[in-house]
Amino acid sequence: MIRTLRLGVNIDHVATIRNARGGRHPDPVRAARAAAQAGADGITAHLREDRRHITDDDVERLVAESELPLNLEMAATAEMVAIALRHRPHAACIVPERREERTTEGGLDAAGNRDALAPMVRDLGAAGIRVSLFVNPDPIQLDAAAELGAPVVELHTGSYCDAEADDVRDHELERIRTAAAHAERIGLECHAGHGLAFDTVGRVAAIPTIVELNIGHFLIGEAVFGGLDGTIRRMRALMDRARSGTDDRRGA
Ligand SMILES: CC(=O)[C@@H](O)[C@H](O)COP(=O)(O)O
Ligand SMILES: NCC(=O)COP(=O)(O)O
Repeated sequence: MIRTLRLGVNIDHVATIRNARGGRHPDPVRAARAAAQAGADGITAHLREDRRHITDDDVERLVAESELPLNLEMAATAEMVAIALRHRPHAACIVPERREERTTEGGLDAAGNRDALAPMVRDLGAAGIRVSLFVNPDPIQLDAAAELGAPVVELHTGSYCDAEADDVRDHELERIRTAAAHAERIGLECHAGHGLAFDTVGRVAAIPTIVELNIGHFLIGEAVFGGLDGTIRRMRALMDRARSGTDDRRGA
């Protein structure tokens, strides 16, 4: 059975460009509308504790105005849980966050933080918010996510995308494949994301138990050259080709 593979467009770095001058352009809500027109299935936005890009106002307007469901990425803090409960996005993805990091560096340690995460997962789920945990492709973390009651995990694809040597990239991809199969076995919906680009998306999209890819930084950067609509459509086409098995590089 070939499962549908959804594309979630992360619009964080539209806000990065806007915030560079402190104005209102470009507007992440307009980017969300454009993503919908280009065939995206959802919008992802990371409200960081330091608000370096997405702001509280962006979240409020995205929930109110975006025609696509919002996947709110958030740190595991009481502040972020309260914000999520106030805005009620379609989904919330709990991600690790360090103020000094340039971007997300690793996956959430679900196995090592069960006591803190359990009430957050419970309260978000009770509010009708689909909860996912952003974790490294590690079966131990997947088991912990399932025990916490999270229905979804998002596998961190950064090590695969950042690998320079072919053997390292192949090893990291195998970790993702193994984790995606494990997720299926234990009843977790499996997503993936971080660092995906035109040259890396195909082999991840070809993994049949992954049902959603969240992609942002590369899309926004590439849109500088090819426009957001065309860039999203090309990413969508690469995903569909790999998923259908017609991409001869997918197994490379
Ligand atoms: C969790 C993840 O990999 C990204 O969705 C996250 O948003 C990266 O953070 P920045 O967007 O701030 O780079
Ligand atoms: N969770 C991954 C995401 O939303 C986008 O990550 P990136 O493509 O901006 O690295």
